[in-house]
Amino acid sequence: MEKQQLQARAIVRNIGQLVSIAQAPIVGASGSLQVYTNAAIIVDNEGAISWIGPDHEIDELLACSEQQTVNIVDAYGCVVTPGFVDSHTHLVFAGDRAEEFHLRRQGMSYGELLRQGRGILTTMNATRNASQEVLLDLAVERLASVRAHGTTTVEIKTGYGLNMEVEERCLQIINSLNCNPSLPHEHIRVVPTFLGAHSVPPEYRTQRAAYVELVVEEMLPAFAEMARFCDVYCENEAFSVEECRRILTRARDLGYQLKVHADQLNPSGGSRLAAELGAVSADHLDHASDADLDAMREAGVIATLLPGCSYTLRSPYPSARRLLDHGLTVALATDYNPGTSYSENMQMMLGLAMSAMGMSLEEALTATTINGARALALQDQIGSIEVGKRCELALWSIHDYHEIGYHFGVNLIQSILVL
Ligand SMILES: N=CN[C@@H](CCC(=O)O)C(=O)O
Ligand SMILES: [Zn+2]
Repeated sequence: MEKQQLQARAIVRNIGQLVSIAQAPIVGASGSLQVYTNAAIIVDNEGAISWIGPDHEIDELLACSEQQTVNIVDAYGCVVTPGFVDSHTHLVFAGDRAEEFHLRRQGMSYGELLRQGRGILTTMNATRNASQEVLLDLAVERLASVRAHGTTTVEIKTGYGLNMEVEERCLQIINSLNCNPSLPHEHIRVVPTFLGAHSVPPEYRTQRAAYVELVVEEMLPAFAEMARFCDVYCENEAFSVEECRRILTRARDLGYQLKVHADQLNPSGGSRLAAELGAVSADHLDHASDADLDAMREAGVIATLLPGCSYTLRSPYPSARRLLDHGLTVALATDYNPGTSYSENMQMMLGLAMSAMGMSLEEALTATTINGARALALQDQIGSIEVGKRCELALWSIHDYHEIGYHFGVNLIQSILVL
């Protein structure tokens, strides 16, 4: 680099192993990850990565630089990866569902709880009854933990308001969390998703068509500037393919990008609908058929797996290997919610995918970073450590990345670094 070219906001030095994910394959079998040892990263004044190279070149660069002061961050020889991208959460809610967790341990199924008007509607009641301040405080506290576990970008869905007033309140909260320097978790990137079609609220139980009408005609137009994505829960206990098609088609016309909770409890047609409508991702996929997966691949839909649900519901883990062998791009996310996956820990999801879903470490790291970014259509900005991308890093308190997924049940993240 020539003398006048060093325009650095910061330099991250002394990186023991830098796992860039830059050459990670989009689909298919594990490729080798690009790993630099004893590396450094230069970040330009706009916060973009401008140089990646051997640490020993930095002294020379600084010596001949005209820039007077540079912020130097010492990584103390640890492992550095991209920050996790958690592309599926329901993080804004009040209350808990510990009672239902224990009922399920005694044999009651999640589907049965939904049919009884519990499950999602239990959390809807608690969320409707909470003030904006309480909901915001809970979300801020949760985001601090999300960050402490290595996540730098998190998608958050509504879906526990299920009326105009509370869905809007939740969207306001979600938007206020995004890169807000006045909050303790500052610099976490938050992507808002509208999930009005999560469950039919009790006041519409006998007139579900009227609730779909409310979502299509009032909520979607009102929230178009507040949410990037529109999601639906396409399931026997939630919304039919026809209802979801109507909602998503209108959402697409209004400029939303699309997501689908698909084929979680039954083969309910959600992943095929995601392919038909060009959704960015279809999530869950426990009961997706081979033909469904083929349709998703042809349409370029990202397959998002949520191992925390199988763990919590004690249901069989869907095989990531099968999806990869179908040529799909697979992302992993937490599905952080109080009912089916009460965890914000992407390291846990990565480990479960390796131990129970057939993923290699390389595939699981890819699925939790760049493929999470693909599931949010943000792959040009985040998800890997490459020149031109945002500098959003996870610093691990380990010296070899092969410990990831192997040393389990503890938090291996030292800190996140967003410059
Ligand atoms: N299944 C639908 N939605 C969530 C669960 C939400 C809840 O049970 O509160 C999910 O992705 O698993
Ligand atoms: Zn979900």
